[in-house]
Amino acid sequence: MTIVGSETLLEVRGVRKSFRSGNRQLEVLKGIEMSVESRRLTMLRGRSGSGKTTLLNLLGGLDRPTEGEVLFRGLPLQQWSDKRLTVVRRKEIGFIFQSFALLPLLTARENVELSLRMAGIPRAEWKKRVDRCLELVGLTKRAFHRPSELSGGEQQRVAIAKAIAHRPRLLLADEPTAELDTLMAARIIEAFREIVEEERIAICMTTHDSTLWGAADVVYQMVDGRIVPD
Ligand SMILES: Nc1ncnc2c1ncn2[C@@H]1O[C@H](COP(=O)(O)OP(=O)(O)OP(=O)(O)O)[C@@H](O)[C@H]1O
Repeated sequence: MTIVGSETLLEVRGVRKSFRSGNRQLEVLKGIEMSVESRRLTMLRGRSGSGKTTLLNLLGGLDRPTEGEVLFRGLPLQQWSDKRLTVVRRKEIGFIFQSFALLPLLTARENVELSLRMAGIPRAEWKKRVDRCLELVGLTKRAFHRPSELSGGEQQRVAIAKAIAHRPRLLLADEPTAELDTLMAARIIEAFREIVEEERIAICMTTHDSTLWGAADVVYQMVDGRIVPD
């Protein structure tokens, strides 16, 4: 299915990834083919140890494949210098991990603002953008609270606002709902859907929570380092 105005951001071709474990090679990814499109919520599902995090790290250029390639907007990531990769990661990709990565002494707004400062966005644009991002995740009323005054789900939503503030093309999230109850997890996915539609970015997240898969546009099922039909 082609969505009008969507763009293939990532293409994964024949990707294999091995790690050395003692004197053995452990093959974690065994020939992955997939793509991630803008304006779509893509989920990687699979059991613990199936290779989801390893694949997500390759999608974000945090690690390099042993074989095969990952193309970001048509260009192979592994041919880029570390310096160029760092710039792309900072400007075009947002990351969310299980732990919320917020600075404890800063309020929700200041945490989001920090991401704009780091991306070099002019100060004059901060207020409007922070307001918009907090609104997208439903936290306008919590803007002046510090992380310790927020629930786990609220903290994760601040982390999402922070990750999208600089308008990345791609948001990668590793088990973003793992530490949350069902209701909070649903709120996070609701925020993701809103972001995909309103901000026109691509989101790719891992999850083993079967209650969430229905909200995805695309689900890839991973079993033992391979993508198998859903
Ligand atoms: N740096 C590494 N060195 C050695 N083995 C690794 C490394 N990273 C991952 N692995 C192994 O690769 C396999 C897949 O790990 P990965 O974290 O990708 O799985 P996952 O599907 O994300 O699991 P989970 O849902 O538990 O996070 C595991 O057996 C893990 O031990």
